Amino acid sequence: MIADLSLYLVTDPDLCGERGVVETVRQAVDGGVRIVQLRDKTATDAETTAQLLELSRVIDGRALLVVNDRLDAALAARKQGARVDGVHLGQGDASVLRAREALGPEALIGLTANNADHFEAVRALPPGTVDYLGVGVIRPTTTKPDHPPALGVEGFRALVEATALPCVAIGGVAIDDTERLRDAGAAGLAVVSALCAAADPTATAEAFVRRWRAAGTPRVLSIAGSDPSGGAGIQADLKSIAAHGGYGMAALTALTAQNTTGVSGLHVPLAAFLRQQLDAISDDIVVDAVKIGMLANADVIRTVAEWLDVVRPPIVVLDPVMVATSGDRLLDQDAEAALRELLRRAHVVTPNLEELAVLAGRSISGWADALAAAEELSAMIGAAVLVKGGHLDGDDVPDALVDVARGVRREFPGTRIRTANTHGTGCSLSSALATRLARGETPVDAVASTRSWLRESLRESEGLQVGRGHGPINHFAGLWARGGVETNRAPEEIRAEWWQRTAAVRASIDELPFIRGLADGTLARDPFLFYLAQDALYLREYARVLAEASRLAPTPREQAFWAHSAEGAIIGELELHASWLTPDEGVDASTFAASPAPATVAYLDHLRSVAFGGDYAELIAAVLPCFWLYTDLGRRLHAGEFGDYARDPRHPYATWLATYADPAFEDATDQAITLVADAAAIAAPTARDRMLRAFEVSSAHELAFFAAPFASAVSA
Ligand SMILES: Cc1ncc(COP(=O)(O)OP(=O)(O)O)c(N)n1
Ligand SMILES: Cc1nc(C(=O)O)sc1CCOP(=O)(O)O
Ligand SMILES: [Mg+2]
Repeated sequence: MIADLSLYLVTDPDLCGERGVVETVRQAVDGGVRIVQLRDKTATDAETTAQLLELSRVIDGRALLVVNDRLDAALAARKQGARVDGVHLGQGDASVLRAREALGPEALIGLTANNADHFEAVRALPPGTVDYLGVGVIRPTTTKPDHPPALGVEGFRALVEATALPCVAIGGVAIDDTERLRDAGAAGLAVVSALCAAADPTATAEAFVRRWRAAGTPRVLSIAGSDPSGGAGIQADLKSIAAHGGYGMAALTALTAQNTTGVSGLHVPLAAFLRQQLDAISDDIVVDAVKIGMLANADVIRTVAEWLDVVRPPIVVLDPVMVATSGDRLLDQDAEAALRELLRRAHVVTPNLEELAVLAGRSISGWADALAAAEELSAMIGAAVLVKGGHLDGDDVPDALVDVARGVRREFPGTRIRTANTHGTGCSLSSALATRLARGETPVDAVASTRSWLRESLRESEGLQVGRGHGPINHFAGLWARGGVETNRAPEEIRAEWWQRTAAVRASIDELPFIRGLADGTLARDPFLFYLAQDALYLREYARVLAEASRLAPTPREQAFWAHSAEGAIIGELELHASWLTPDEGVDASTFAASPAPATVAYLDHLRSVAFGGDYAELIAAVLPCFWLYTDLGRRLHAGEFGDYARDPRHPYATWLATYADPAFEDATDQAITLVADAAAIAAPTARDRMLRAFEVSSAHELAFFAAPFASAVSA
C-alpha cells in the first residue's frame, strides 16, 4: 500500500508540554494527521515501547504510526500487540536494509535525505527498501539544533525531482508553505512545533489539511456498479468527479444492463476480483476520497469494509443504495446487516428518505421526521448524514446535513426543479460531495456547492436528449457554459466585479432630472409625491420578497437578516413615507391607493418571478440593488456630491434627503452585499451567471424607477 503522508506529525515531548504526547497525538489525529512518528530522544527503549503501545491504542488505525530511530522498540511493541507500521531512520541510524528485513515487506520505512549524496545513496538501495524520504530542513529550526543546512522550497524541489520515492518536507515548515511545497513535489508536510506547540492541535491540523487539499487535484475513487447508459453508477461518478476538478478512479462492484427506462440485467463479479481492483489502486495511488455506491451483496460489502480497514481513506462518502424508487429492497437481509456495519466506516452517508427510514428503523412521514431520523442515524454511526428531501411530496425539496458528534445541523431549503431527468442524481451528488470535501471544503460548504451544481445540472439536463425515460443530469452544464473547470471565486472579487457592472446604471441615475432636482431643491412637488407613492407601493411588495428570502435562507443568521430587512421595509419605510404623504403635505392617504406605474410593475414582476423560482442565491442577488444603489446614492447625496443641501435651510427636501444617509441601513447594505457575494462565490458557474443577471436586471429597474417621475408623473 502506498502511504498517505500528507500531514505527518513528529512528536516532541517538550513541545507537547503539559498536554502530553498522547493527548496531542489524539487531538492532531482527530484533525486529520495521517501519520505519526514517535520521536523521543531521551526515552529508554522500554519507555519507547510502552509509549508505542499507548499511541497505537489512541490512534486506533486512523493514522499510521512509526517510531524514530528505535527499530528494537518497534519490534518489541509489535510483539506486545501494538500496531506499529514502521520506522523512520536517519543517515546515522540503523541500516534501512536491516529494518526492512526485521519489519517485513509491508512495513513503512522512511529515510532522511538532506543532500544530493544522500539521494545518490538511496538510488543504490535494492528497490522496495525505503518507502519515503524525509527531506529538509526547509528553513532553520530550533526543534532540531543539529539540523543540516536549510534548502528553502526551491532547494527541496531541486532535490526531490531526481527521485520517484515520495518525499515529505521537514524542518521549519509552516502552514503558509503548504501550496509552494506541494507544488515543489512534496508528498506531505512533516511538522513538529507547528502541531505539538499548537494551542488547539485539532483545529491546526484541520487547517493544514484544508490547505493541503485545496492545493492539489484530489484523487477520488468510486466503488460502485456500472450503468452502460452513462447516467448513473461509476459512469455518473466519474463525470461528477471530473466536473468538480477531481481525478476519478473506479472499482466495479457489479455490471448492470440498464438504460433510462430501467434495469434489465445484473452481473456481479467475484468479490475477490473487486479486492484485486481496490488493491491495484491503493498499492500505487494515494486515495484522497472514496465514494461508495451500489454494493450488490454481503460478500461485496465485506470486501469493501476490509479494504477500508487497511487503507483508511480520509474521506468516505457512502450512498446507501438499498431501496429502489419503486420501494423494492435491493439488498437481502445479510447484505443489509453488512451495510449497517459499513456505515460506521463512512464519514458522510447520503440516504434518500426510504433508505433513511430503513437505516434508522422508523417511519418517516414528513421533513421533521426525516430530520429526527437523520439525527438518530448520525448518532448511531458517528458520521454525518446528508438527508435528501427529493422524495418528499410537494414543491419544497430541502436537504439537511446532520452530524451529531460534531454539532452540525444545517438545512438547505430548495424548490423542486420540474424535470424527468433524475436518473443517477444520488450517484452524482455523492461523488461530487466526496470530491468537494477532498478539495478542502468544509462539509457545509461542500454540500452547498454540490447542491448548487446539482440544481444547475438538473436544470440544464433537457438539452442532452438521452433516452426515452428518466434521462441523466447534465454533469458538465457549468463547464460547457464557461469553457473551464470551475473553481470557487473570492467573494471580494465578485463584490468588485458586480459593482463595476452597475457603473453605467449609476452614472445614468446621477444624471436623471429627478435626482438632480431632488439634490438642488428645484424638483417640483408632483414628481416628488409621485415618487413617494410609487416607493410606498414598491416597498410593500419588496417586503414580501424579502420575507421569501428569509423563508429560503439556509442559516438562521441569514433567515433573521432578511426577516429584519422585510420588517424594516414595511414598517420603517412606510412610516417615513406616511409622514410625507399627509394632508399637510397636500396629499391624503388615498395617495397610498395610487396605481403602480409601469416601472413599479416591471420591477416588482421581476422580483416576484425570481422569488417564485425558489432559488435563494438568485433571489438575494435580485433584491441587492435596492440596498446597494440606494445606499450609494444616499451616501453621495449626503456627502454633498450633488450640492450642499444640508446647509440650505430653505431646501424643500432637506429632511427627506437626510434620511438617505442612515448608518443602520448602510450597515444592513454591507451585510446584504456580503451574503450575496458569499453565495455567489460558491455557486456553480451558471447559477452565478443567473445571480448576476438577476442583479443586473434589478439594477436597470432601479434606474427606470428613479426615471419614472418624469416619464409618467406629469400624466399621473
Ligand atoms: C519525516 C522525517 N524526516 C526526517 C527526520 C530526521 O531524522 P534523522 O535524520 O534521523 O534525525 P532525528 O529525527 O533522529 O533527529 C525525521 N525524524 N522525520
Ligand atoms: C526532526 C527533524 N528532522 C529534520 C531534518 O531535516 O531531518 S528537521 C526536524 C525538526 C522539525 O521541527 P519543526 O517542524 O518544529 O521545525
Ligand atoms: Mg534519527
